[in-house]
Amino acid sequence: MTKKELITEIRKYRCSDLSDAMDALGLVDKGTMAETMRPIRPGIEFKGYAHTVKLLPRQSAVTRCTSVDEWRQVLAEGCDNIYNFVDTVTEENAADMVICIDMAGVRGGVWGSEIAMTMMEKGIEGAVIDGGCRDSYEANLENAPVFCTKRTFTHAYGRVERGAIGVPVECAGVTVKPGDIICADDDGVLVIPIEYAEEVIQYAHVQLEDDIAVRSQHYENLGYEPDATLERLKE
Ligand SMILES: O=C([O-])CC(=O)C(=O)O
Ligand SMILES: [Mg+2]
Repeated sequence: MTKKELITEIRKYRCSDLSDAMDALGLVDKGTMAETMRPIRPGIEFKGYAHTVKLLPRQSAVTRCTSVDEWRQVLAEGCDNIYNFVDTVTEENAADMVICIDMAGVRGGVWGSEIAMTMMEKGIEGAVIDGGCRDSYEANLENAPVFCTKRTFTHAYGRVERGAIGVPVECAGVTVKPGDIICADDDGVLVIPIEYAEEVIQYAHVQLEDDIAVRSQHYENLGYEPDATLERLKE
């Protein structure tokens, strides 16, 4: 399967089907991020390949600014340091990409309503942040595809500094390697190590097929109109 075929196939399944498939392979809870990793609103679903970013707790003291011009400059320098990963995402490589950020347990709204749109314009699938999202109200109005462990008004400045890009990271209890498959829906975030992906699909297919058969009967019994959740395997 090509990467495109693989991710197209994975997108048919709910995180629950994919998680059951991991169970079948003996990987119980191995890719399950902590329940503190939540979508910023209901209904966000995406799947894509991990582009990893590791941020570290800031080591140096922050500047006590004495003018707004100085603050502008200090903040710009801080952002250049922290947000160096932004330029590694381009319109050419952003398709099917999920940014996965490890903030080393530090508070700080690295994802705000501005960077969310910068990344949406580039074409990423979504962002999964073990750390903070801020400007949440606006990010929701923008339909930004974001999962995070913290909602906060604080900035990343003063709290974190750059670590590494494209290395294995610890994200909400799971080690994520660049290129692993990140699956996010209302239930949470599941990471499928790339080496298991094709096998996971075989088991997930059976789980979803059986579920659709049983739930279709319930829909009929209850007089419900069939909806898109019963069509996932037809897409
Ligand atoms: O400005 C920043 O660095 C973070 C932020 O608030 C945004 O992206 O909206
Ligand atoms: Mg902002």
